Amino acid sequence: MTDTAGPPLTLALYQPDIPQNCGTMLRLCACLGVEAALIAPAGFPMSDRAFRRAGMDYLDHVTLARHESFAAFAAWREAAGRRLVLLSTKAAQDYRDFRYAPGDILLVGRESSGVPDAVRAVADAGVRIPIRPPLRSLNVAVAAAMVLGEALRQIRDAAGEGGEG
Ligand SMILES: C[S@@+](CC[C@H](N)C(=O)[O-])C[C@H]1O[C@@H](n2cnc3c(N)ncnc32)[C@H](O)[C@@H]1O
Repeated sequence: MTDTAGPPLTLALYQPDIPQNCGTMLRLCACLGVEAALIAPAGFPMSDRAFRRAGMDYLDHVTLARHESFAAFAAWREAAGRRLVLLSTKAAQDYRDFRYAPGDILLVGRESSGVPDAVRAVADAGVRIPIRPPLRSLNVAVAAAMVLGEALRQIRDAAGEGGEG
């Protein structure tokens, strides 16, 4: 369930390192009606069983796809014809200036090293949340929440679903 028309957004996690961040983002997806994609390898076991053992009680409420490699993920998204929007501290475009659309896939990098250049090269767009120098980056789950919030707001406004009530 989302409050936007059209296919849902997807939040894709590139080789996540830290299980707590992954859990936070899966919970975010569950609550916002956004699909999740996990791109292996991760720094922790990604099975349903492992998530449940770690107390991830939102698992039943999130649509979750696991991809064994970035190549597998790239093939899946190409077949689906969906745009890939990379969240990156190195992107030129301010995340508030990008026009998001239903079905977009928002990709976050791994906590330790972001994404390699080969992944950056196949993204359709890159967006950056401006932060104060000399600080380097936000927590990945915080960055995901900010950009998802903006994307959902834009899509809702474009569908004319805003207003009071
Ligand atoms: C902790 S950061 C990675 C830092 C890593 N050293 C790097 O150079 O990319 C993890 C992920 O969070 C997201 N992120 C963090 N801060 C961001 C920002 N200011 N703008 C856009 N994405 C951000 C990106 O997807 C990034 O790959």
